[in-house]
Amino acid sequence: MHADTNHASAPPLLEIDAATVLRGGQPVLDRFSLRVDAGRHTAILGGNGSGKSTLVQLIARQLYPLAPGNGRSPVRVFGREHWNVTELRGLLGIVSPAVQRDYTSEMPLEVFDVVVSGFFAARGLGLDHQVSESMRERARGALEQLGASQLIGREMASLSTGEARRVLIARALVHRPRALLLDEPCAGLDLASRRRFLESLRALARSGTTLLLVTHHVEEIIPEIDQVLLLGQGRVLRQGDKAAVLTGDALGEAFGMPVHVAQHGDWYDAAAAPP
Ligand SMILES: Nc1ncnc2c1ncn2[C@@H]1O[C@H](COP(=O)(O)OP(=O)(O)OP(=O)(O)O)[C@@H](O)[C@H]1O
Repeated sequence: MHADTNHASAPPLLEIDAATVLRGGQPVLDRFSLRVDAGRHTAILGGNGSGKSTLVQLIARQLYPLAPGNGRSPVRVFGREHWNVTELRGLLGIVSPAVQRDYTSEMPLEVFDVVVSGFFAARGLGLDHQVSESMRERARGALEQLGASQLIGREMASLSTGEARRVLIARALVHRPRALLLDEPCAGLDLASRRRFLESLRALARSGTTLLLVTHHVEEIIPEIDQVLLLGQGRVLRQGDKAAVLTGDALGEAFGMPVHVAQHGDWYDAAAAPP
C-alpha cells in the first residue's frame, strides 16, 4: 500500500548498491543492495546479528561502507550521495534504541523541549535556540498525533519505555520528515502498548510519511507495509512483496529453523514449527 501516488518522478528514498561494511575487520554487510521508493513502506526483517542495526547506522551516516573504487558512494538517499548529517536527519527521522538510551539517561530533559529541539537537531533546548509559536504548535501537533500530549511537563528519564518512544517519534516527526526509520520500535512494549503503538504507526503511514521499519518480529509488520526485505548474515536473502517474502521457507532460511507462518487478515505472524 503506497503512502501516496505523487512519487512517480521522485528519486528513490534510498538506494544502496553493493555496500560492504566491516566491523571488527569482518564484513557484517556484504555487497548489500536495497532500493526503497518514496511512499513504499518497507520492513527489514532478520534474526539477531543479521546486520539490521548496522544497516540503520549506514543509512544514518553513523557507519561508512568500504569505498567501492569507482569514486561513488554506494549509498544514496533521495538521489544524493553526500549529505551533511543535520540536513539528512531533517528529511529522514530516525528512532533507534541508541537514540532512546541517549534521551532517557540521567540528564534532565523535559518532554516538550525534547520535541521542539527536533527543529534544531539538538539534544535539548539551549539559550541560543529561538523557538517560534509555529514550532510550538507543530510540537503539540506531533505529540497529539502519537497520543503523547499528556506527557508534556514530564522528564524523559521518568517515562516508561513506550512513552519515551512515542515522544522520540514525535520529535523525529516535528519537522515533517519525508520518511521515518524505526529500529525495533516495539522493543520493551507490552502487548497493549505495542498494539496502540502499531495503530499510531498505521496512521502515520497513511498520512504520507514513508516508513522503514527494522524488526525481527513478523507480527509488527503493519498492513500498510507492502515490501519486505529479509536479511541473513549481512546479505539480502529475499526482497519483494510481503506475501512472497513472508513464507515458511524464506523465514526458515533467515532464522535457521523450520518456521510456520500464519496470516490473519492483513497481519502475519510466525512461530517456530513444532518438532
Ligand atoms: N562494534 C562491533 N565490532 C565487531 N562486530 C560487531 C560490532 N557491532 C556489531 N558487530 C557484529 O556485526 C553483526 C551484525 O550486528 P547488528 O547489530 O547489525 O545485528 P542486528 O541484526 O541488529 O542484531 P540484533 O537483532 O541482535 O540487534 C553481528 O555479528 C555483530 O556481532
